[in-house]
Amino acid sequence: FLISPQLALGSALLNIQIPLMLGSVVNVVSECMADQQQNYLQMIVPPASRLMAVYALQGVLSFGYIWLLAAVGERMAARMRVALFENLVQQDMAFFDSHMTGQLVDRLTSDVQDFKSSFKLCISQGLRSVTQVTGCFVSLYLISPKLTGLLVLVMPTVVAGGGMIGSGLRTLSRAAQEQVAKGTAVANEALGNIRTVRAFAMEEKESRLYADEVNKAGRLNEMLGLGIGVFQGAANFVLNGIVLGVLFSGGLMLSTNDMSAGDLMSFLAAAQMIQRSLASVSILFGQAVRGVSAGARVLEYMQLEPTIPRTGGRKIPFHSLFGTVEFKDVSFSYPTRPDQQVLNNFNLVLPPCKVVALCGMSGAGKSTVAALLERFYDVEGGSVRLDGKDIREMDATWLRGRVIGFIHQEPVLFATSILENIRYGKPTATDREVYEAAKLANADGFIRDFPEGYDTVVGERGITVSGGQKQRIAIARALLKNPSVLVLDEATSALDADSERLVQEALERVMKGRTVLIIAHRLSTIENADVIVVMSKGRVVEQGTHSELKRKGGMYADLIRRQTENGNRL
Ligand SMILES: Nc1ncnc2c1ncn2[C@@H]1O[C@H](COP(=O)(O)OP(=O)(O)OP(=O)(O)O)[C@@H](O)[C@H]1O
Repeated sequence: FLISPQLALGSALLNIQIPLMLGSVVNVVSECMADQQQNYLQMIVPPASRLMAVYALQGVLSFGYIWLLAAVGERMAARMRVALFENLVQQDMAFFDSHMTGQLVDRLTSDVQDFKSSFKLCISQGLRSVTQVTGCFVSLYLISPKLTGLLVLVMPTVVAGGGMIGSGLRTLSRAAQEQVAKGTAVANEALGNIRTVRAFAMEEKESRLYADEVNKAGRLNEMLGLGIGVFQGAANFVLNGIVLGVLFSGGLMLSTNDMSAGDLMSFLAAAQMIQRSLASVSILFGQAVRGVSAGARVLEYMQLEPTIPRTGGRKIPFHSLFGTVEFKDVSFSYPTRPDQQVLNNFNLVLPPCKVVALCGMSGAGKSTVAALLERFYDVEGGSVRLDGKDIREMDATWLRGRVIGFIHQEPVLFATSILENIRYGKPTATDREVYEAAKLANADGFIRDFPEGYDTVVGERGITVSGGQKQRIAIARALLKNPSVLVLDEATSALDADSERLVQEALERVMKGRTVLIIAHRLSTIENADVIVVMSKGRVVEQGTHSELKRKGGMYADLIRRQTENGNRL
């Protein structure tokens, strides 16, 4: 009715007409038989052709609403997916820390699909059933108000029983859908990290893990099937009982001459239509249960609000932006592990246009400092300030998109052309700007050596380009963005000497004139930093230049000694 009131009303009217017309045809037949009339054809043609016309109209209406429904269903699913995706990508990092990618993808795909299929089926069949049941009830009422009243009394009990069973099955259906999502997450993780799986010969283990999750989902779905089966069986039994009751009462009225044979025929047709409609509703029930719980799962994530709003808040005009960053008495623990204090009264100043390198043992909290600067998380105590202003008062999109650049030296490339991968740093950049950035990043030469040059599509994770090439593409991307503050998360794996030189050269170019924070994993690369900060257990324990700290003979000197002993890595 909501999709097309005209179609719904038309359908309902036809369903009132059909049993009545059928009855009038039968009345003509029985009259002719009783009177042995010869003009049978003459009498039967008008009511029979009216009935045929109504059937034809019913066919046209069926076509109309099935077509309409397909269009509405597809558009609705597409809109749901887009709205859900838009909301998901805006969520806090903490949300992604606690949700597996596969589970999120499952909501975007399977849940929306389940909802759409149920919606289409329930509306198409359900609409037909509702209009049929309504129409037939009206025609039953026209024939025998008393009997119809009796039916109306029985119905609420049947509907209430169905509703109670339905809510139990919905809980089961939700559990089954969540379990399916867990299976998807396992598959997603294993396939996404297939190199690691292969390198450790873990194919069987991953298959077992996947089988466990899928089998659990299978068992839950089996239980759901059992529940739906019991419901349908019971519903059929009750509905057949009701039809039998109607037949019995109609038969009684015929025997007492309270009803004609045609009326009985109308009665029978209407009662059977009601029975068939309600039986098909009970079959739809299982699908509806799945659809409602899938819809609820989609809605849950559509309504999530990130705690760090992406937009709103102040922006500093670029001509007055110095790029001084200050961490002031910062304390922080990750939302997923609130009991573990990662930063503890952490204080650090990044002066404009200077290079500050953070070093320390693994787990000291270096990457966390960078994550807080990007405002991936909000601090618990203290503040992070840009040019003296708390970044929580600033527009997060402006901060991340324009002010702060991040170069992961094991960067992720998207499965698109190199040109588009670089343009990711500034979507409005012209091709020429992209080429210039690539030149400065020492990337132009190797890119042009590819047969398709800048249009070369890199694999899902950029596996067709080498580690060093990937890094230079990432540097070009950052150059294009032209950020005031640059965070370099240093590569954990060493490159060969030639590649390292090219990357280092490119990095020096990109660092010029910006506030730079280097998260150092290898001390050899930060000797020239303006300030080296040594962290331990979420605090700054030493800071100074390379020679000052080395002379001091404290933790930095100790780290250098350890690194020499362990090879090149902390
Ligand atoms: N997303 C996260 N959720 C929960 N805990 C985290 C998360 N990221 C890091 N941690 C924890 O916070 C602590 C600091 O981690 P961090 O990555 O900042 O250290 P790091 O000094 O950069 O280490 P590394 O040199 O090994 O990269 C560690 O104990 C780590 O387990």
